[in-house]
Amino acid sequence: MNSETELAPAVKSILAAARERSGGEGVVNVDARSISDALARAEADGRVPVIAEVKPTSPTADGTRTDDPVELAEAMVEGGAAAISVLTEPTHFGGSPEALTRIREAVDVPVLRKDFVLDEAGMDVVAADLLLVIARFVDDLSELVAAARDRGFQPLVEVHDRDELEDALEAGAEIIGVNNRDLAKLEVDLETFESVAPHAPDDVTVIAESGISSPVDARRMREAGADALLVGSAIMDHGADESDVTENTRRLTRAETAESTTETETT
Ligand SMILES: O=C(O)c1ccccc1NCC(=O)[C@H](O)[C@H](O)COP(=O)(O)O
Repeated sequence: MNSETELAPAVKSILAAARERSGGEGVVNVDARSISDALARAEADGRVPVIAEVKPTSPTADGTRTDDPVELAEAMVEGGAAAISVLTEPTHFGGSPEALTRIREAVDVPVLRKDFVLDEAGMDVVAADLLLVIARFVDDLSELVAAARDRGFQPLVEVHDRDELEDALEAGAEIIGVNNRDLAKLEVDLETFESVAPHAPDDVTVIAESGISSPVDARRMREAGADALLVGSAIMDHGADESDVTENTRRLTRAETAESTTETETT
């Protein structure tokens, strides 16, 4: 792992909690739903490929949503989400592996396990179609990417700068997420994706992660080359328990329709 000295206190706390958690019993074996097929289906339908995130809370959220995670995921699919991301981290994000399992049973799109997996044992907690591996937090990225594939997961390797992108490519990553959130300050800057993504080869699926809050942002990330967008906060709208998750998803999945592009929306 890279040095932790530059990480935000909340992120250090997340990593400490991840080290405390034990892995599952046995080795997970997944028959994964293809993410590339799901993204292609969205494109063919004229939807922006959005991976909508069930994220009950987070260190930067305004509050906590207590809705049933399955209802949230179904509402996101109704809004056109190509795939669902589920935070399974319990202490800082209010998630659980059980919620992911229930969601995966209820929806037919691919489901990403979003957590802070530091080693192979951490993978063997719950079956999912995709598994997040954060380049900055693991010692041997190649080994973890291979271990994820051995289990049937499609590994999504998260990077934040060009050096990490090179590490991800060397490790054989085929799906790479560029996180606009700086884990040192917890600030988001969409320029991160714009500066890193163009250096990924064309045959890699590139996902813009974090900080996408409007159709304008969605179009901006697509223009910078995003094959898909990972969106949590703008869809969950943590400050408002009654906020309509289907509508929040739909305004992003429809960001490239003629109706949406003629709007002067900036928020
Ligand atoms: O979201 C946070 O507050 C956070 C804090 C510390 C580490 C990671 C964090 N988020 C994880 C994520 O990657 C996001 O949930 C995901 O990319 C969606 O981001 P957003 O649309 O900005 O909620």
